[in-house]
Amino acid sequence: MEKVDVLLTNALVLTMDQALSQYESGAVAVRGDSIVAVGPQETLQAQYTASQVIDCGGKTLMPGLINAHTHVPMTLLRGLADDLRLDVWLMGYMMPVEREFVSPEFVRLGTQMACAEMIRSGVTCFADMYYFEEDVAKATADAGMRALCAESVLKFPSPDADSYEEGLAIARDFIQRWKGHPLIVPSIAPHAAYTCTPEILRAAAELAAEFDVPLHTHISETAGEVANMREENGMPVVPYMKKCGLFEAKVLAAHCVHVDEGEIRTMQHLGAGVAHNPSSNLKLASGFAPVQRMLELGLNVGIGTDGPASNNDLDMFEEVRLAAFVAKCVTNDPTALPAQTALLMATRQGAQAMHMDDITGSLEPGKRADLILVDNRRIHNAPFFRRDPNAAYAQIVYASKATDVSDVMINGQWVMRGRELLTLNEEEILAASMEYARQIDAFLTAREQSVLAKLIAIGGATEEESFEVQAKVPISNEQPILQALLHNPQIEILRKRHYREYDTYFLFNDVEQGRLRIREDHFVDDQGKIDHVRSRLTHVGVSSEFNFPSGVLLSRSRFLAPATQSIRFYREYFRPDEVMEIEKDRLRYLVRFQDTEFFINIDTLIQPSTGKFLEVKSRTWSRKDAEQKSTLAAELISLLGASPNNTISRDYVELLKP
Ligand SMILES: CSC[C@H]1O[C@@H](n2cnc3c(O)ncnc32)[C@H](O)[C@@H]1O
Ligand SMILES: [Zn+2]
Repeated sequence: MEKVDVLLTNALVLTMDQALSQYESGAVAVRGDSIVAVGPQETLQAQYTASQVIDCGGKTLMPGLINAHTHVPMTLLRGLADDLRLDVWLMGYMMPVEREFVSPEFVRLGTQMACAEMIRSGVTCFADMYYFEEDVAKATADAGMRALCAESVLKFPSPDADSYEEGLAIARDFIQRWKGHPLIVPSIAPHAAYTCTPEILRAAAELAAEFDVPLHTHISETAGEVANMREENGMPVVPYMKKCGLFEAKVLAAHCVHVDEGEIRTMQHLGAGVAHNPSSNLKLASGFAPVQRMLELGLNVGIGTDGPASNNDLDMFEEVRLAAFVAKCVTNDPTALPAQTALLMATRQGAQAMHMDDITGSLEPGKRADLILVDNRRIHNAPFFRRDPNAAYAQIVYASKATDVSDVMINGQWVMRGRELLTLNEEEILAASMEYARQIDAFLTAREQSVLAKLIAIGGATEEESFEVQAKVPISNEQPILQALLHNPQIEILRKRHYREYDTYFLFNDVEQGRLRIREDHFVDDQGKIDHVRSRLTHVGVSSEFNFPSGVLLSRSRFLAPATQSIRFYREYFRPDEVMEIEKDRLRYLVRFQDTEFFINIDTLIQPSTGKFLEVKSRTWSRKDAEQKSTLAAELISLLGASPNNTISRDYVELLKP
């Protein structure tokens, strides 16, 4: 008789091995961290003596579930911002809060919380991607869980790295220190094509290949991501990633919602794995990945929850069921993604997608003892049938719940026995998480009260208080003005620009909030063609005005930021009370008149169609200077043949507001 540490008997054993072997009165023998044998109970009882023999009481004994994509510390952000589109959710809420709160302490607590939730729901291994990943790894290993832990790298500063070079150095250090750990596979995560440069993608792949560790990333999560990629690089995301050398590494690609047949074939050919995240993709309305086709083409597809702030839980039972249901619905075929395939994706195939199937994902001799017991005799999942071997998978996928998991062993160690967590203190974790929630609530409440604070939170805004003299006169025809401008020897033309200006104004009932303008200038060349486009976002504070003869001094704060997002993003993020759009054709001259620089704008209002205006503007620095410039502005208006008596002091948005 051979000696083992644990012999689990009297179980319905679902091995999830290549042959999908099942043993109705089955047993599993464990020695140290590994499975020694799996088979019929009588066979194993005749062959092994064990220090601990456990009668499983007829429960289902199966490999632990594998969560193939998540961001575990985001448990602390669960429920923070919901019912939003991905870009607004991510850039408007998650990233600003992460910049403020994410620290080693934050990720440790969030990881403990996630591990408690995942162990309770039968997850033994997960693929993570976050900041301070070394602290994620420590907390995971302390909880006794197995994980692929990927340190993130982005092109902009992140909570743990001021630059991507620093991010890459942190990732290298982390991988070097943790490679070979019994529970943790260290890895690197260039976040996504849209948050990384080609240099980052290439360097990350080289690093992963150098250490022979997987690389974890997001690919083609939304249609918008793919459309932008096509516009900027003339190809979809997978060929772009390939061009950047990403697939030189063993890739785990989360989402892949908007990939075409060619991209699926490329990923399969290059040995990449996919993590399918149905809840997150449905909740953020990103779409549904072509999972059925991926499987037909031989791609390894695992199932993930994604972060608990976009799901909003880490329940793999729900995720597996959803994957099966939605695949049936989108293919209009109830035979699509049957229960055994869905469960395979959450076990062995998930491990394959993570490039970890040599150690976990099925109950087979030589693999680590990562296993769970599921109570299959409760009122909601009883009775059960054994005529068709698929019934056992169907029971788990369609009827069982996370709370049916009673016992969890990882790497040969029990982490839950009889529904009692052995490595984590849930009460302490809960109390600490509530304290974070209180602080984050206070931070966001303050921010949400101010449009300007919201603008600064999404980054890139710089303040510039400006004072300007401005005078505007309606004109009926620009030709005489242009003639006067071009031929008057007193006026020296320094520069000329011609552009179509598209302004979108966000107005707020509370005028103290100021207003936002998203301005897109389409520059027109001498042939009348659009030359280039410039987008800017300006927050204009409440202005104070001083009237001078024939001019107005406006004083107001302006925050300028590059408009890197779509107008739709800004509308959903700022939620203005009113939106106004103004389109004009502008001839803009920078001139010198009496040793003073002025801008002369000859504007044709196209939308709303309200005629033509001559506008004279100049920056100013003091009241005295403003007074002088307003007098000069009036003279300029007269010289150009318009009447200074008709001067209007208001901005277009005020002028045109119905
Ligand atoms: C750099 S990894 C963590 C980073 O990713 C953000 N994140 C969480 N879920 C998603 C998702 O579905 N798509 C893109 N980015 C996501 C998270 O907030 C972190 O900033
Ligand atoms: Zn993700």
